[in-house]
Amino acid sequence: MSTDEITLPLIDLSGYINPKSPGDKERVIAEVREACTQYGFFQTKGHGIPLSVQRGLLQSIDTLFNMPKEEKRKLSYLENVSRRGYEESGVSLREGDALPDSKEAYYMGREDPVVEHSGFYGPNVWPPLPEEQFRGPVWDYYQATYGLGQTIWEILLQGLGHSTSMMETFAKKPMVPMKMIRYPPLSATLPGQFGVGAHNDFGGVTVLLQQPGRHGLEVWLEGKETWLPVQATEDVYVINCGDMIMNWSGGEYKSAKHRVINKADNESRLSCATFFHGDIFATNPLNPADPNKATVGQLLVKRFRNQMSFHKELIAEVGAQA
Ligand SMILES: O=C(O)CCC(=O)C(=O)O
Ligand SMILES: [Fe+2]
Repeated sequence: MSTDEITLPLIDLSGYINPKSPGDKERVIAEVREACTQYGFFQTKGHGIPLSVQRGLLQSIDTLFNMPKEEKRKLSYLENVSRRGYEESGVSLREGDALPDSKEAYYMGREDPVVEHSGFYGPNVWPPLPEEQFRGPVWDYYQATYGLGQTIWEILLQGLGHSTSMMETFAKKPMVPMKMIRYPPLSATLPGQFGVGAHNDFGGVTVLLQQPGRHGLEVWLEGKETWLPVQATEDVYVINCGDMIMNWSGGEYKSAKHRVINKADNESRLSCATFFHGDIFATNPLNPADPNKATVGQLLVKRFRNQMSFHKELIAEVGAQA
């Protein structure tokens, strides 16, 4: 079979969210388990996020990135203790990549009024745009994907025979960063430069919205040694598992490598990824008997310490190894 005939599974979540008959929930749990075991990725409809909320978010991302460059730079995430705000094109560079990502991004997360745990929690950076053009639609969207991320976690837990009550301790005050992204057209990228270079997501569940029709995401198929292009279809989300889920599930759920190349000559591409990781002090909910008691916070610091320059106090607080 060539990759032309392979597509990611498309799972209708409405059977789980609004079950109509007795077997509906179990069927969805089994489908998600199968997709995550085989690919670590699936696409979904019937997810319950209104189209108007998705469109509102895409419109806000467009408005944000169309602000003048100097205005965007004033919102730099590098100046913010919680690493919220704007990242310009050409900043993200993974080890081994020849060139930095062409994407520009904007980071936000939970809205906690006070900076706590040396910046893990804190307020967002909001651009100077009218409430109805940015903060309103973005916050509505954030809450909707926060809810969807939580639902997927519940499904993944049940897929391994656990109860959803695990979520009470796992997601008391979960880390749920969200990244809004704009990829420049191909004509504005350097030869060999990726929108986002090949990577595995760090942690929990990723809920990804792609601008309809603006393809570009590719997933690495381990067995086939090839990249699978993923369609960007309106109202269809992409869900994937990060490395933390793969390790915590003993490899049952996969974390697949992926990258983005915007092949459109003259059109930029928008997307938005919400990463539902879990409470910073939570340990493995997918295998409560796991002797490894590393917490979400410790794993995060370990993975990002070179990129994020965490404060010493934070490293001490989560008890991560120096
Ligand atoms: O923009 C996309 O389609 C994917 C983005 C992504 O993989 C990420 O932000 O981790
Ligand atoms: Fe990713």
